Amino acid sequence: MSARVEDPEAVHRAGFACFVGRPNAGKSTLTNALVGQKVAITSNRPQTTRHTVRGIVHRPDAQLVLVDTPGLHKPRTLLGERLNDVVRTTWAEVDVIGFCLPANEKLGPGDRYIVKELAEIRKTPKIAVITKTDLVDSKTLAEQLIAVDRLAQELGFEWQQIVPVSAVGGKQVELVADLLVPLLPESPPLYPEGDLTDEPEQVMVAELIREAALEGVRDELPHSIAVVVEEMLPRENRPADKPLLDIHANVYIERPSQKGIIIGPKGSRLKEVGTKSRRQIEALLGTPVFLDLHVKVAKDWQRDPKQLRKLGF
Ligand SMILES: Nc1nc2c(ncn2[C@@H]2O[C@H](COP(=O)(O)OP(=O)(O)OP(=O)(O)O)[C@@H](O)[C@H]2O)c(=O)[nH]1
Repeated sequence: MSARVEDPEAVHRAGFACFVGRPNAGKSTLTNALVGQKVAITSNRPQTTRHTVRGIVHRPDAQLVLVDTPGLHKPRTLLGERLNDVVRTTWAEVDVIGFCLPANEKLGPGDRYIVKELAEIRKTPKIAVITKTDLVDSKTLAEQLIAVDRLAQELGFEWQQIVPVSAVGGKQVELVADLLVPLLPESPPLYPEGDLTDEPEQVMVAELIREAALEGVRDELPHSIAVVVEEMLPRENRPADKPLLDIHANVYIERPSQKGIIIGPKGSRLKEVGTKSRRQIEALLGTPVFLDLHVKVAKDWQRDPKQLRKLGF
């Protein structure tokens, strides 16, 4: 017989994990589901994760810090190579790597390329996460589990765990954390409780606004929007139980002709962007917000290093 008693000797674990996988594999969505709040920026378009965003899972027995890396690609340019170096450096520094493979897509050359690179990182434990299981039947899922297992065998290593999950359906999300935690080192918490991410709040706020501004106009303005939060200040002279945070942000576009697309007829679209992102910012920061948005033209900002620096790239 066994009784569950609080064990004063129980170990506490803390460390870093990162999810890797080809674009759209569901890494950001899984990070958000684990952390329980929107921290990484998701979209149905690949490569929206510009910043290394960390979400932190706090548990009584462990603290799991999730590092969201940009995707690894077959490099075609110098920038591509540099990005891949950043990814590899991150991999070598974390305590555990979760390789994400969507259940609804055949394991392809892109996955092979990534797993081959992973196989080189010998000392870091790796788990395979089959994502989006809500999109397939059990037979397809079983085949994917076998395929990912075989791939590791071919490359001369073994996954510590293989786990199917649906972040959208809320299935087995906890289990992913349960499997990652034992692979972390024994350590006291690394971050104060309540911290969800160490990404500066202003950057996250800017990303939420950028995401809302891009919605519905991605085809017209694919990469021409940057958002800079100029100021975040609590409004003065507010009653203690009714705080208000003033946020001033600029939405930068490249050409005057794009202004109309962002602003919309009589400003209707910009108003929508403001309302939508304000709600998300309020949820993120836990305080009522007054959001002041301005649209500005920064000519050819993508090509101008000085502008890029100003915009935080
Ligand atoms: N049905 C379903 N869709 C999912 C699930 N997880 C993610 N998705 C969708 O798949 C798309 C890509 O998800 P992301 O989490 O942005 O993927 P990512 O791997 O972070 O993508 P990058 O940032 O481009 O590397 C989004 O449209 C998600 O809504 C899931 O469990 N089920």
